[in-house]
Amino acid sequence: MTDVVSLYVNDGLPEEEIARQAALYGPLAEDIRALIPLGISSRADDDEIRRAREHLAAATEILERRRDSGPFGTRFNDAGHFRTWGNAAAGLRNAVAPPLEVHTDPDGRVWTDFHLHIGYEGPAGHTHGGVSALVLDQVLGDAARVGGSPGMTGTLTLRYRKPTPLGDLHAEAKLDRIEGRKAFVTGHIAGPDGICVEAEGIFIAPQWIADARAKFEAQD
Ligand SMILES: CCCCCCCCCCCCCC(=O)SCCNC(=O)CCNC(=O)[C@H](O)C(C)(C)COP(=O)(O)OP(=O)(O)OC[C@H]1O[C@@H](n2cnc3c(N)ncnc32)[C@H](O)[C@@H]1OP(=O)(O)O
Repeated sequence: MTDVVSLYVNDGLPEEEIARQAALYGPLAEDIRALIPLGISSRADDDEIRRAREHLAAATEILERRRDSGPFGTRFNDAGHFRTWGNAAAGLRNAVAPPLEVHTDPDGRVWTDFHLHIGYEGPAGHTHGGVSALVLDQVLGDAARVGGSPGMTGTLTLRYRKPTPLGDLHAEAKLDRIEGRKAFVTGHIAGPDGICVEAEGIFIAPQWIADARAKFEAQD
């Protein structure tokens, strides 16, 4: 089993280096992301496809020369700048991620306006229900974190009220209450015609996080 705690790493990177890496790897993820809808929609002919694949193979050969061996995990520095660049919903280096850029209002509401390309299709012309769950898991989880109770998803309950279109969408969430290690959060995804998916989530701080927090607060 993966040792989760070992994937939380203080790598001590200075802010300038983080900015340099973000400016380098973010656009790479964008380039890879842009290929996904093209893989579905391109009408290039046989020779063109073969040629495109040769270029992709050349890029792959360069990128795999030096690489990390496992998942990105959560990296941070002494300034408390956290990076979850491999995250499937929001990771800066993850081409699978839409990606979500999640904002926080002063009242604790978190929200994101995001775009789902045709690679997220489930029912014809609409968003895959599992992708909606991915988005809501992230946004509700962020609301729990922003509300002071970061945790793993214990239960995520979704009500698909109407088909979610592809394209430009909005999601938001708000912490309802905290009970011990559990944070209760609600949220939704909306399209141009209103709310498509409603969600309720219970996010549970693992015991090791609760212990670390208690230790930190005792030092204060
Ligand atoms: C790690 C920190 C992450 C930080 C993320 C930053 C945000 C980023 C956003 C990312 C977002 C994406 C996030 C992701 O994708 S997280 C990935 C998806 N989630 C998981 O893989 C979670 C897997 N499960 C577990 O790890 C454990 O079962 C957890 C940690 C959930 C609880 O195991 P633990 O051993 O600690 O629990 P306990 O037995 O001592 O019980 C404690 C209390 O909880 C109650 N209970 C237990 N299970 C459930 C349940 N399933 N629903 C509702 N309630 C439950 C239980 O009755 C008790 O209540 P009470 O008796 O006290 O009243």
